[in-house]
Amino acid sequence: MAILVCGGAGYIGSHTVWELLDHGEEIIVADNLEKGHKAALQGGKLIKGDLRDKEFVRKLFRKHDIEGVINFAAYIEVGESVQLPMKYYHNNVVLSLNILEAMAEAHTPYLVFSSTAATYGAVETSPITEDFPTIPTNPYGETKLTVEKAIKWTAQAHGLKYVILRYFNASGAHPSSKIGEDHHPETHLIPLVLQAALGKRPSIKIFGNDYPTPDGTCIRDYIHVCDLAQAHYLALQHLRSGKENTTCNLGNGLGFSVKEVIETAEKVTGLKIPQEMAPRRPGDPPALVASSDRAKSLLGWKPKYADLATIIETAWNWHKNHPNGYGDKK
Ligand SMILES: NC(=O)c1ccc[n+]([C@@H]2O[C@H](COP(=O)([O-])OP(=O)(O)OC[C@H]3O[C@@H](n4cnc5c(N)ncnc54)[C@H](O)[C@@H]3O)[C@@H](O)[C@H]2O)c1
Ligand SMILES: O=c1ccn([C@@H]2O[C@H](COP(=O)(O)OP(=O)(O)O[C@H]3O[C@H](CO)[C@@H](O)[C@H](O)[C@H]3O)[C@@H](O)[C@H]2O)c(=O)[nH]1
Repeated sequence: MAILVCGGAGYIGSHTVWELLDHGEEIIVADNLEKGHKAALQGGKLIKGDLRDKEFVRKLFRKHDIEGVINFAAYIEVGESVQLPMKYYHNNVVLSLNILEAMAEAHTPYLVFSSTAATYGAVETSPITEDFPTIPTNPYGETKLTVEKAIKWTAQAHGLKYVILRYFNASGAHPSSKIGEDHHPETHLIPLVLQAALGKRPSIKIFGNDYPTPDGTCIRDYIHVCDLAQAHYLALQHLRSGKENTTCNLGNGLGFSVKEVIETAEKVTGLKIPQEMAPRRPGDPPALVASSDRAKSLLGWKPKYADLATIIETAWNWHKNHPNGYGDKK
């Protein structure tokens, strides 16, 4: 039986596909390649199609023997979601409902869902545990929370078993440097900083220096993409062994400001990275730092690349070796 990886040609999906293939899993990837890359897949069967299309999704389950689903497919840009909320609802919510419906129809038991720290919103204390209030400050986080709720009700009605994983800031690249982060447009801090180091951008803009943080810039918890991939495999094993439905944060429990990320990148690359101040980006909460105790105790998750310099180094190796990403301009 196969694991269906929706959005598996994307950044986190492709690293997870690699991890699952290493464990001998049979993989089917469903992706419309709007944002993903065929070249990011080191194996598995790719079926190209749009998950907003209900018939496409139903056929996946009718034609293939699917044991479980990992759903990465979504639009992911916080800033864009503030400008174009309906784009985010139409994609992130609709495709997830199609998957849930098709799973219920096919009696597919297991779902691992990509959720986000953006479901919490502007928290007052940290580290954030899973029982913190969820009050998103942007439509992106709101769409993910909407899907989380749909999953919980579907589980209650149809016996679906699920693990919801709320990632903090995914970063880094596979240690082989064969796959890595290549978003178009790129909006994430670490790849933009490294593109500025490579001279592919004139500078890195710091979005706001008047936040209530020690240096005034936003604080985030950066987590290596291979550590996220490991958690997906463990989540699947958790469900296969009949354990309970759960929602787990995935982060390192350490917060770094935008300025600290740039300083660390300068040390890793040995290069001076040009920077300029810019206004705040709407929708950005000041600080998001995870408690991942639940993922550690319940799933047995142990991050291997917890050090920020190591995370940036793996990303740097990818960017140096692939200055144009996968070269397919999307
Ligand atoms: N990158 C992060 O820092 C981060 C943090 C928290 C949560 N997440 C979540 O993790 C998931 C993966 O993020 P990513 O960085 O790998 O993003 P990504 O854009 O690289 O991957 C998403 C993939 O989904 C595919 N996709 C999107 N809409 C689709 C549709 N309608 N039909 C078929 N395929 C579709 C895209 O083509 C792409 O390959 C997302 O759900 C995102 O919300 C990401
Ligand atoms: O050119 C830039 C880009 C980003 N930032 C700042 O850097 C921080 C990190 O930004 P970014 O890398 O875009 O990540 P987030 O906005 O924190 O969102 C990421 O992390 C979330 C979980 O925390 C996920 O849900 C999202 O999908 C993912 O994009 C934020 O404070 C940004 O304002 C800058 O100052 N300059």
